[in-house]
Amino acid sequence: SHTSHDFTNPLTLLNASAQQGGVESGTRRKVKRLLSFQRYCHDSRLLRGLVPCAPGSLHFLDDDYLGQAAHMLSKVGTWNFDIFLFDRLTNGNSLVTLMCHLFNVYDLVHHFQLDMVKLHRFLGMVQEDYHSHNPYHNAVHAADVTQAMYCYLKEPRLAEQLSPLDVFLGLMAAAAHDVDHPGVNQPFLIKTKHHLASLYQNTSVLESHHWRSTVGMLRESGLLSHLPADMSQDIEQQLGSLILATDISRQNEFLLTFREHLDNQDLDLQLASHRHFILQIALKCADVCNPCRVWELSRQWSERVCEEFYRQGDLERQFDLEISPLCNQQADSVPLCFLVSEYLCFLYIKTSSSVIFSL
Ligand SMILES: Nc1ncnc2c1ncn2[C@@H]1O[C@@H]2COP(=O)(O)O[C@H]2[C@H]1O
Ligand SMILES: [Zn+2]
Repeated sequence: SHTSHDFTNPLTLLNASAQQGGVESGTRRKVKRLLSFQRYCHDSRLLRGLVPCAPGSLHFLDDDYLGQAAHMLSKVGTWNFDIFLFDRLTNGNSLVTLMCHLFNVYDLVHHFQLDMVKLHRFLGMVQEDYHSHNPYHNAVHAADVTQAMYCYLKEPRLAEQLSPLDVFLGLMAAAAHDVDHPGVNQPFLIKTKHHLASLYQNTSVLESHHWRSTVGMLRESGLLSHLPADMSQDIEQQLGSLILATDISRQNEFLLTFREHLDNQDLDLQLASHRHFILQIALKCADVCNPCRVWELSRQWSERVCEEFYRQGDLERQFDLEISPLCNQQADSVPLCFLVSEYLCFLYIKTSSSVIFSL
């Protein structure tokens, strides 16, 4: 019943970009538009590999890969979805491709009257702003969290109460929740007197930066510029509240509130504020759910997170700083973070996500 847009097809995009001009006509404008679209194709990581970069060059990605990626999307709501394979099949565009697909599934483009070119521009910016050199906090992690979020959103008891705005916020927050992550944690930024630490007064430093960067990209892309000002402001605020909830140091605060709601049995998903709280919990679960994936996937995430911790430890050693817990590769006979955190994450997700599902 949903409108089907083939977001991965440059021709569809070309049509979309051609349709949106409207007011001005004539050959000059058409040529201008075409040129700007070509510049967009050239710059966009989304389309890299889908359009030839130089005359006579071959497509980097053949139809077979895209066909396999499309086939994978038919199982995007399953827990053993292999995001690493999906990322390879989409030529490093897993986040953009996944988000476009999910927006299509929920008919969000139509519902919010989104301009597809602006949507692509925004998603492309978000994906690009993740650091591909980070072993863990990169765009594949964002795509992984978004896919997990989708699994939660489609749980029947939740799904039947969620509004299109809830779904939009849940997916957007998941996709952008770690954008521009530097690959080191907050204590590192504080002790090295990083400007972000002073900007955000040593509190939720990274999360505040992820949120403000997202708002910056939303405004730059103009994605929400057609909405009434109070609505786009509300979206920005709610995205902030969701992204800030991923600050792991606020874990107890959320778990206590959650426990209170469960004890009092007073969660009412018809209330927007309660749905927002569940979205916060869902995002937090999605953020640390990787140990609950099938072993082949969870092993890769654990290796990546250890590698990122160890790189921070190496930096701390190099600059004579105290080496943070779990970051000292030389002291670990086995990767300690691997064991400890797997256990902790597993425990956390076991309790929280099972509760979301049994609301
Ligand atoms: N598999 C894992 N093993 C160890 N730590 C993890 C794992 N997955 C996530 N984490 C930690 O959980 C944290 C969640 O918030 P961050 O993204 O800031 O950083 C993440 C990691 O520090
Ligand atoms: Zn994260």
